[in-house]
Amino acid sequence: MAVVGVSGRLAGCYCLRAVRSSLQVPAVQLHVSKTAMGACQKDFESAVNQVKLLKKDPGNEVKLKLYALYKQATEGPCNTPKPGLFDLINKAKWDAWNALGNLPKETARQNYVDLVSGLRSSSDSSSQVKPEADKKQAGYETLVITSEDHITKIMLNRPAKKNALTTQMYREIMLALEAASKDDSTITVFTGNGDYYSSGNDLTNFTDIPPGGIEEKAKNSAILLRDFVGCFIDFPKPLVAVVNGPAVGISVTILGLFDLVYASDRATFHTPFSHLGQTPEGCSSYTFPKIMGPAKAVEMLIFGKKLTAGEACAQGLVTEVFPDSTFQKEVWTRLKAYSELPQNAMHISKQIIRNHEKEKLHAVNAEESSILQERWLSDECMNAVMDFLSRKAKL
Ligand SMILES: CCCCCC/C=C/C(=O)SCCNC(=O)CCNC(=O)[C@H](O)C(C)(C)COP(=O)(O)OP(=O)(O)OC[C@H]1O[C@@H](n2cnc3c(N)ncnc32)[C@H](O)[C@@H]1OP(=O)(O)O
Repeated sequence: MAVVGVSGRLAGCYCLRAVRSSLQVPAVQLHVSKTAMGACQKDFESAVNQVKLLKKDPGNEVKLKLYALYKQATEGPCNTPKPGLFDLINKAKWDAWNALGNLPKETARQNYVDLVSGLRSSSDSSSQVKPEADKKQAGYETLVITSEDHITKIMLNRPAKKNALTTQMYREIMLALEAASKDDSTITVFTGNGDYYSSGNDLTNFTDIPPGGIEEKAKNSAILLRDFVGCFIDFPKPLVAVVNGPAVGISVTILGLFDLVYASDRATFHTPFSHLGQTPEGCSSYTFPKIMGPAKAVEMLIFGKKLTAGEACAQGLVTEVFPDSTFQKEVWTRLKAYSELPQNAMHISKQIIRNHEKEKLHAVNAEESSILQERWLSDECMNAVMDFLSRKAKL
């Protein structure tokens, strides 16, 4: 929320170019005051020092965020009179601080620490030209994450299993989205490694039963699902799906929460929920009828009709389809151009569009997750999963 507010104010400051040269990091006066108390005080102090050592100028927008979070963390909500209209620099700073509203000091400290940590890693990684393999972010086992040309790419990386989503993968995706929301990229892209985009939920997730039994499993899965989808609802930057091949289940439904969906003409879109004794998720019970009209949504979500990329495009789920032979080249050229657009304008536009719907989407997500919690315990669902597993075992 804090970042949302900061960006919003910045957009109103149309004289940023004048501000640019004056907002050097040291001028932001980063001295730790004794009022910054609490659990992460040490981290905060260390972050304040690290800012001075950044190798790369983080840019005005980030400097204003740092300034605002520092003031909020040390002094609390904005408590000084608004500078005059022509005092451009102080007004931009005041706006940034004031936009944080009543954000608690502890949260501001934590946000400051997180922001600096993101800056440090991006500054470290951009300090020299690295070979392709080195651009990969460490710490993920099921994803390959790269940041380049202001684009963070999150690639599902279980090609041998058609990028089926394991519990670990859901968690890593949530972490990756959290990191991407704070890094210096302008847009975030999802894609799959190999011939599939994703075959949806890994059906073997259902075989890992905790000591509390299948009820506990269903409950935990419903919480994970709700949190996972919630990250997509709240994601603040333009989110793009580069659908390189067939997509199944949750990897299709979640597309309704993306801002752009580019598909190879090899891609297909399949939501066989009834076949699996399951029901729609990813807010698709709400987004699909809105996107394609109720009749077409029913064909997909209830009767499991598989769409070609062309059909999905005609129905509004896909933005544009490209021939597979030129897919990667055309899409990445397009995305690189988009990523150069002014970051604040794009992010604020996304917020305006999404904010009308956010509350509704969270309510739909909660309802879909709780219905699925029951469905997973049904004979219909258990039999369908057993069928898949026994077919797999016979192969
Ligand atoms: C926190 C929980 C949230 C849950 C949210 C609810 C989500 C719901 C959904 O996503 S429902 C959709 C579930 N997905 C499916 O039903 C697809 C199942 N898979 C298939 O039908 C096929 O594998 C295929 C059509 C995707 C691909 O077929 P084919 O080209 O013939 O390849 P293989 O079947 O040989 O697949 C290769 C390899 O991958 C394994 N695999 C593929 N998809 C899944 C999957 N979804 N779950 C588990 N495993 C999958 C497949 O078994 C093969 O493994 P093997 O080599 O035999 O070990």
